[in-house]
Amino acid sequence: MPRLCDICNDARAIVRRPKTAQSICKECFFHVFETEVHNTIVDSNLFKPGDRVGIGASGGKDSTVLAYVMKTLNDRYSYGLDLYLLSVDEGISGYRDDSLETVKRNKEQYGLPLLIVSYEQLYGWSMDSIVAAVGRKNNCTFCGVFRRQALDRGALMLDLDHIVTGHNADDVAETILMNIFRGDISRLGRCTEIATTGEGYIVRSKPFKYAYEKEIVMYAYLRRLDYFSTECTYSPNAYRGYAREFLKKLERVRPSAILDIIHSGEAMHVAKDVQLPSLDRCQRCGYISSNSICKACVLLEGLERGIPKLGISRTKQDVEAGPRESDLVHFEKLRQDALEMRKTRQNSAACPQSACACRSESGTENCS
Ligand SMILES: Nc1ncnc2c1ncn2[C@@H]1O[C@H](COP(=O)(O)OP(=O)(O)OP(=O)(O)O)[C@@H](O)[C@H]1O
Repeated sequence: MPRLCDICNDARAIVRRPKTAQSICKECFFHVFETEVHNTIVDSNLFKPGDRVGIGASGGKDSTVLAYVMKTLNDRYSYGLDLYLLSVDEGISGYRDDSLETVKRNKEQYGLPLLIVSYEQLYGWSMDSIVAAVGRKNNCTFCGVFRRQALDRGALMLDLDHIVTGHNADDVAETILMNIFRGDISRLGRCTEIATTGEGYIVRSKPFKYAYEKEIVMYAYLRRLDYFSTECTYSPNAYRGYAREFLKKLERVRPSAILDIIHSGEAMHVAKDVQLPSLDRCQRCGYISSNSICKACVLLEGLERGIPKLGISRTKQDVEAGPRESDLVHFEKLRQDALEMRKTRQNSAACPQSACACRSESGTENCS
């Protein structure tokens, strides 16, 4: 006699939820998974009607499930959001080029507009060329810093209010552990927040903050979603790898460990008299930064001067070096384009092509 679902007590149980250890049927699993994400969104007041929300879409399982669930919930609960897929092409051949093909298919499958921005276009360097210059050891530092800014710059181009990413409960718990191990109080405070503000005004949030990675994989599998599952060609972040391994061991003996760590992280507060770095603008590109020159500009300068270690072990003089004309021109142009686009949007009707991300007035001049 097959075991019946612990929730509906009617259909056959086919999954055991890692989060609650319940044995449930497929339909109940979809329902509880989606409802929990909806509750996270509502409880945290993540969006307001009319928000333009970009889904950071890498083609991997987390962001593919996020795109599907965001679209489903937006339709089901009438959030009133304008959803976009926003992808960053880091320029990693044999990895990101293939995963972006998945995102292009998702664009059609979910009927969402897609914008792809590339490191090559924004910084003049692809990850392949960076790795050729710096080797494999520190390349994740470059990639992480550049991706964060690239998403913000893509968001400016699309005139977004909000970016959502597929960071899940396991990612958040790992980050909390890493910040505790490193004693990084300032990041520990921020990493437990469900939403933070990036470049000036673009909010960035994690609707999967309480969703277990195992359940996201199950969801993708049972819904037969089209996603890309290969690991990055370049070396993984070693320090995160240790935290991940530690977390997996804890989860084996106590499945609630992931949520326990998140709740502990949320309960920690930095004392009011602790001096944290204040945020300002990068003198070179205008990106939000706690130094006079932001991390991406320092890394870029190192690459271009042929001393890539500059950004990894930088001196005070390096950081305080005056702005470079070429960077100022490059980023000023991006900013002007974004402002121009915003003005156009305010003064005119949106592009009539429903799946177009260009925001052009005529809808034909700039669209292909
Ligand atoms: N190239 C990219 N373009 C757009 N968004 C990205 C890109 N890479 C990562 N992201 C966003 O950041 C989130 C976390 O990415 P990360 O690579 O750390 O995790 P992941 O578990 O491999 O995610 P995924 O399964 O979605 O690839 C992704 O879910 C996605 O929302």
